[in-house]
Amino acid sequence: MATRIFIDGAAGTTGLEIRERLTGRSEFELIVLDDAQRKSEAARRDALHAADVAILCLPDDAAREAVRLAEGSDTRFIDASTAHRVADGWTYGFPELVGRDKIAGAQFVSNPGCYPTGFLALVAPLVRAGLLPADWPYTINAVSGYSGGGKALIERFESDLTIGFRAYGLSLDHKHLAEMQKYAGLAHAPVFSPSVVPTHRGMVVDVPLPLSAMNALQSRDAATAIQSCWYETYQDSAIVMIADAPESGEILLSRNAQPWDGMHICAFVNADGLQARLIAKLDNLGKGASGAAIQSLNIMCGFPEETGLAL
Ligand SMILES: NC(=O)C1=CN([C@@H]2O[C@H](COP(=O)(O)OP(=O)(O)OC[C@H]3O[C@@H](n4cnc5c(N)ncnc54)[C@H](OP(=O)(O)O)[C@@H]3O)[C@@H](O)[C@H]2O)C=CC1
Ligand SMILES: CC(=O)N[C@@H](CCC(=O)OP(=O)(O)O)C(=O)O
Repeated sequence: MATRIFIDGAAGTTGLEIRERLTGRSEFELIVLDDAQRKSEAARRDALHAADVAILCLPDDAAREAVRLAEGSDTRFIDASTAHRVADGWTYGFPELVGRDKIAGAQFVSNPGCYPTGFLALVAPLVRAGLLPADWPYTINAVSGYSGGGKALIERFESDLTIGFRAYGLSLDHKHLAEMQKYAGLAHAPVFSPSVVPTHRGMVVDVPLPLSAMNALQSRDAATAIQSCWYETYQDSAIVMIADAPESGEILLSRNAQPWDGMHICAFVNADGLQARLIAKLDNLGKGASGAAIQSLNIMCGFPEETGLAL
């Protein structure tokens, strides 16, 4: 019998992409609410109770409400919002870092944020292995395509073609800080500088490391040590890939990038091993959202994790 899936928020940016990735998969049966019903509390309650797995692609408050509406059912959840990422009782849906077995058995899975996906992939294994300190005030420079802000930011960037760059998060309290600190095991929240450029999708997350000041990994072999640790962590993954430094010496985002559920991570270390930059490139709507949700869904339902992903 097919597993019944309800995407709450199916008309939004993340929800639509999840639906596309499920198209043609006969092992799943979608519960769909029409436009008149999709925000009706009663219709959503019924759908949430009827589903085997509910995938929440909603603003945070609506995601919390969905979990309340499903009370009394044994529906399993994958929540794409920020609402439950550091909440008790929820498993963080980052299989490569958390362990596939934990996600396979979980009822409540929270999908990582797009920026944390890049940051954690780069830094968490190195902190865990003791190669980087847990008590360093890390900084993150990141740039995202405008679809990262959902329908509202898409509308803004597509109607105002004068915007060439948008720095934000200037109050230094971005909603992703808590999960970045928690799952990298850090003593302090990182200093996070996110920004948006006029491309629809794609993101680059860049973590500069002044290795000399950090008293960490200072040697000509720093790149090898970083890559060996990453290899240990990601060798079983077809999704997180350790990339060679590009010969061009640059990392580009394309204005017409296609959906992509992989992630490239790359370490750049200077000649004397005193400075490094760790850089992740991913699709905010792929491994940063919809692709990650499908990966967790596959694991929860016993399918190979990359089934249906764009890799
Ligand atoms: N976009 C991205 O790259 C990423 C997004 N996320 C997270 O995923 C979630 C969804 O984001 P995104 O798809 O970008 O956002 P969108 O704004 O594109 O979509 C949200 C959808 O939820 C609907 N909605 C809002 N309130 C309710 C409600 N009470 N009941 C039912 N439906 C409701 C909206 O309806 P309407 O169409 O009428 O506005 C809209 O269709 C957010 O929590 C976001 O932070 C996470 C990682 C990356
Ligand atoms: C460009 C842009 O606005 N991006 C969003 C994050 C997108 C995302 O990851 O959503 P979650 O917060 O649910 O993880 C932001 O910075 O708020």
